[in-house]
Order: sequence, then C-alpha cells, then structure tokens
Amino acid sequence: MNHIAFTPAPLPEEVADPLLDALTRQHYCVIDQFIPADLIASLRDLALTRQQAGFMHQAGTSKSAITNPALRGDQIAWLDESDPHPALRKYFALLSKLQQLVNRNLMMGLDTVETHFAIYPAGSSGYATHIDQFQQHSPGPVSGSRALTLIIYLNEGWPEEAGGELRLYTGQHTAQPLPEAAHIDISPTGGRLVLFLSDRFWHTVLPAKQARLSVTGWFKTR
Ligand SMILES: O=C(O)CCC(=O)C(=O)O
Ligand SMILES: [Fe+2]
Repeated sequence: MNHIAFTPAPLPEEVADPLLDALTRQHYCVIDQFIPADLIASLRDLALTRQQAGFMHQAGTSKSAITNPALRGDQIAWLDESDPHPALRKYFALLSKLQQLVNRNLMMGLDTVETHFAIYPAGSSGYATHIDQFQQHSPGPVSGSRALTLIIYLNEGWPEEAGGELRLYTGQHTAQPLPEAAHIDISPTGGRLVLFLSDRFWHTVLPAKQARLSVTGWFKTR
C-alpha cells in the first residue's frame, strides 16, 4: 500500500484539461504520450529485468489467488513507492500528480495506490471480462476500495495485427455484458494512459501475439 505524501508540481494544462473533461463526461479517458519515450523505455527495461530476475509471478483472478492462465495470462510484480529506482521515482511522482488533479477537481477522495508491472507473454490468452471492484448495492464511494483504475502501456509501438487491445464496455452493466455489447478497443501503444472508474466498467484484455507490457494501478479511497 503506497501513501503518496508529497505535493508535486501539477500536470500541464494540455494534459490535465482533456483528462478531466473526458473523465467527467464519460468516466474514462485515454491520453496518448502521457509519459515520454525515455520513461517508457526505462520502465520497460526494469519490468523485463525483474522478470529475468524471477520477481514476476503468475497473476490470480479476483476473489481467489488461484491462477488460471486461460482466464488471466499475465505475470505481475508489485511496486513500492520507497523503491529508489529513478524510473519508479518518476512514475510515482506522476501518480501523485494524477491523484492531486483528480481529488482537487472531481472530489474523489483518492488516498492510496496499489500498482504492479504486468507482462502478458506472446501468445497469451489475455484477461477474461471482469470488473476491478465488486459493485455495491448503494451508490457513492466505498471506503478502502478501488476507485480509479490506471494503466500505462510500455510497448515500443504496437502493430494492429498483434491484437492485445483493452476492450472497455462503455455501458453500465450490473452483470457481465455480452461480448457484442457496446465497447471501445484500446490498443496498448507505448506511453498511452487509460483511466476509468473501477466500479463501472467491465473490460477484457484480448489475446496478444506479442509480449504486452504495462504498469497498472488502482487508486483507493480512504
Ligand atoms: O492491461 C490492461 O489493458 C488491463 C489490465 C486489467 O484489466 C487488470 O489488470 O485488471
Ligand atoms: Fe482490470
């Protein structure tokens, strides 16, 4: 659990304005070139180094820690804010800016963040349709639960034929939507940021023909 304590310089307006506008209107946003090429490369190298050093483990699915590569094909390594690696210091500084921006403008009360690298190996089955927070019976923020999901892709470009899109179902569904329900497909292009309300959007990671790298996080309320 990472408690972000310091107050960084804010995100530039040309990023902050479209981000807040999209989050307000549609409860998700996609921002390209959110991180620069050198940070993509250093985070990517770090993820691969940690994989080679044996720090990645097969991810489990929601309620249980049972792993099932047919449902979820990625390997993950959790990240710690106290990690001195320069790329992670830059990454956590960005998370802090995002948290500050969203709290000041959208009053979400984001308090902590949990975050990990994810690597879906070439030929992985992706991640079956799921929601990042179990839906509650009453509306409004639930304390201590995942409120805002963030994903930043760490791939060097991404050819369309490689698949691996994030399929985000745009309607509100109380149960898993049918595959043909309204959705958008987001390609995991390096540097791209995706944010969405964790309790609202069902989503799927489609099978990928190439190794697919990302850093994923969830801001939680107090
Ligand atoms: O990598 C992505 O595009 C989404 C990953 C995801 O849905 C998750 O880790 O919960
Ligand atoms: Fe997810």
